[in-house]
Amino acid sequence: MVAPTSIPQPVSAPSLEQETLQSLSKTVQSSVDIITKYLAANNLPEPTFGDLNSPTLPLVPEIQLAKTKLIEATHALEALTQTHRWDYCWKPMSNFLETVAVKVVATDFDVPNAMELNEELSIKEICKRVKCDDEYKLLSCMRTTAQSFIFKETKPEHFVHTIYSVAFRDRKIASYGGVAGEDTYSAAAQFTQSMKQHPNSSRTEEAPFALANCPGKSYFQFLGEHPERLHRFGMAMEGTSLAAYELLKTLYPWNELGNGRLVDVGGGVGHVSLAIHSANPSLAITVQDLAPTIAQAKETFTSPKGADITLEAHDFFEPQTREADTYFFRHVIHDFSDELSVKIIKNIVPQLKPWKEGRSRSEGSRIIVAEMILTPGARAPTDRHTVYMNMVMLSLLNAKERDYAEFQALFRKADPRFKTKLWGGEGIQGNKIVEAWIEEEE
Ligand SMILES: C[S@@+](CC[C@H](N)C(=O)[O-])C[C@H]1O[C@@H](n2cnc3c(N)ncnc32)[C@H](O)[C@@H]1O
Repeated sequence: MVAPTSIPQPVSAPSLEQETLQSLSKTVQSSVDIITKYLAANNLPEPTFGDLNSPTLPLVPEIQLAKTKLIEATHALEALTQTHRWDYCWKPMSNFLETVAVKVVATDFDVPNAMELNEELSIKEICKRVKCDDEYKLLSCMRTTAQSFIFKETKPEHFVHTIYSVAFRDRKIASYGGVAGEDTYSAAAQFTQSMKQHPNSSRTEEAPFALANCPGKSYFQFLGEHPERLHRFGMAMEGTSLAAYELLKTLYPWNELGNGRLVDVGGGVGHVSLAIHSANPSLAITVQDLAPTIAQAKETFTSPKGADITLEAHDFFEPQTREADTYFFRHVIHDFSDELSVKIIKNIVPQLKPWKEGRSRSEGSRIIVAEMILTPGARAPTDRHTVYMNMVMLSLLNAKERDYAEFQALFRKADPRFKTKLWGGEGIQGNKIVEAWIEEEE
């Protein structure tokens, strides 16, 4: 990661191997100083567990850099302060238990909404409210989620809300617990088997998910045939996008697209289009997705007053027929292998009007891809979210996350005339934008 130079830098040792407990604690202190100074200078409150409405930190580069360094340092401190290697080795072998517990507590029994914000409830009362007949298993799951600050056990078998259990009151966020705890979880259990049965396969029909749930069919086909699972998936995509809107709106100069048309290809239920529309209300937007998703979207989607946002069924493995200035893909290319991604891009190429950097964006057209971008070699755990998402993509679809060079290669393979630009490259989040256009000839 290259940090912008104009923002305050926390102190840190040049390499992990040179870190000591003292150097790590200095990184922690200097990062915290940067964060608290910023909050004080901007009259913002410090985050606290003591207030369920405690705001999160602002999304500005200096806080993001300090936060990254702080988490890297505390992660290393934890690894260096063990008294036996097993104590640390045990953690990665047990993370799945938290996934199971979150699914039970938040997704399936919806404990977060059964408990008022200011009450302390016994497990008996919780079970009564959520109609659970297995008190000890729910108690065990709540004690497990509490390890990640999702509820707090105040005295034996009594719980109160925390800032994180409150976050799970949003059913869109809780829905991801179902996708992770059922779809990805069942798939991941077949990971080794898929490597042996179909080594190096990039076919979605041979992915671990297919082996576990629907041999010979892809995850998206499976969802199309299971409306409840499709609905939960759509909700989860909205939930996981909630944290991304603010960044998405600032990563790219949406206003420069003027009043052109943007097609949100594989746009799900239209949630991301709403964020883009709020960044540039003059844009006309067409949300495209597979027919079952568009049918569900039509039941829930509400267009803001005066907005030109329409929904249409389109399979992106067919040639693109909708004329537009921008073809936008968010978290779509990562669902497919290189071979299939190249096919998806090639289907857009005949619609593209050539462009040159420096010209007004209204003079040409483009593909915009919003994805997490891998940063191989980043110090742990900075790239963890993207690295984990790569495992999710492999498990569900034999697909993958990519670094920027891999995106450049994809576009060049689809058409050697493509030029690309990375937006957000100086920042530190995994979510970035790759803009690609056919270079206009001199
Ligand atoms: C991971 S979701 C991303 C949804 C949305 N863009 C977002 O950022 O939350 C991928 C989307 O691609 C859609 N999709 C998968 N295969 C498709 C196809 N062949 N044609 C059109 N859409 C497809 C899925 O239905 C799903 O809505």
